Amino acid sequence: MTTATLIDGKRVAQDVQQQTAARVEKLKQAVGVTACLATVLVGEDPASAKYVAAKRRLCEKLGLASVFVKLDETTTTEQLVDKINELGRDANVHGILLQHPVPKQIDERAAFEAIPAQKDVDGVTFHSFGTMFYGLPGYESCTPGGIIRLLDAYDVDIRGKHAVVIGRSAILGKPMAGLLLNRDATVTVCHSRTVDLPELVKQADIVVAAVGKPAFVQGDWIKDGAVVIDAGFNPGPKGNIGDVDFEPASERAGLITPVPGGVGPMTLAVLVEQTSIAAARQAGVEI
Ligand SMILES: Nc1nc2c(c(=O)[nH]1)N[C@@H](CN(C=O)c1ccc(C(=O)N[C@@H](CCC(=O)O)C(=O)O)cc1)CN2
Repeated sequence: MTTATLIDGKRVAQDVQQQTAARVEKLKQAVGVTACLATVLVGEDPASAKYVAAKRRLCEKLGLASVFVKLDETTTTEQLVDKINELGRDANVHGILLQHPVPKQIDERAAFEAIPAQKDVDGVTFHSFGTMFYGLPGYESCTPGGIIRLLDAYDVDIRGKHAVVIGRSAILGKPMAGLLLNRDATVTVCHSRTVDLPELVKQADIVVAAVGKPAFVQGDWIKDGAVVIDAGFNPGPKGNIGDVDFEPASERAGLITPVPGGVGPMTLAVLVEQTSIAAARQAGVEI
C-alpha cells in the first residue's frame, strides 16, 4: 500500500517542455535561429540508442532541430574528439550531447572536455562542474538539475535538511551533492565503501538513490515522511526498475518518485531546455 505522495515527473517535465517550446519559437521569430542539439552515440548499446532516440524525438516535438552522429564500436578517442571539435565549430549546432557510456577503449573524459563550454548543455565538462558547484550561470548535469526542479515543484524545503546521496558518479551523485549544497542542504555522499549505509539513510530528510542497483534501498532504511528520489533505471524483465524498493519505501516516505515517470522525463526536459537557452545565448538575445 502506497501512503507517500507520488512525485509526477511527467507532469513537471511537461511544464518545462512548454516553456522550452515557447522559448524556441520566440527565438525563431526574433532572430530566425532554430535551436539545435547534436547527439553523439558511439557503439551499439540498445539502451543508449533508445535514450538518444528519445532526446531527438523531444527536440522535434518542441520545435528544435537535431543532428545525429553515430560512430561505430571501434571508434578511437581521437576520432571521437575530432567529431566533437567539428560540431563545436558548427555555428548551427548550439548544444552537444555525448551519450554515456562510451566503449571502453575511449577516454570519455577527454571526449567530454572537447565539448565547448557554451555548448555543454548536458553539464558534463569540468567547466560546467565548476559553474555548477559555485552556483554560477552555466549548464547543469541534466538529471541532478531535473531533481532539484522536482523538489521545487513539490515545495520541498531543501535548506537545512539532511540530504543523503547514494552514489558518486560524475554524471549524477557528485553534481547532485553540489546542487543540494548550493541550496543549503547538509549533504552526505555515500558509496560502495561507506560504513553502515542503512544507518546514514535512516537519518535523511531527503534521499537520492543513484547507485545503479535494482531495488537496493530498503524500505526500513527510510525515515518516516522523508522525500525519496529514485534516479535509478536498471533494466528488468518487465521494464526499468529503480534503485529503491518502491512499495516498502513508499509506506514510510512522505514524497517519492516512481520509476518510470519520475526522474527520467526530467533528464530529457532539462537537456532540451538547456539547449534552447544555449541557442538564445549564442544568438546574443535574452529570451
Ligand atoms: N550524456 C549522458 N548520458 C547519460 C545520461 C545523461 O544525462 N547524459 N543519463 C542516463 C540515461 N538517460 C539519458 O541519457 C536517460 C535515462 C532514462 C530516461 C527516462 O526517461 N526513463 C523513463 C523510462 C524509460 C523506459 O522505461 O524505457 C522514466 O524514467 O520514466 C531518460 C534518460 C545515462 N546516460
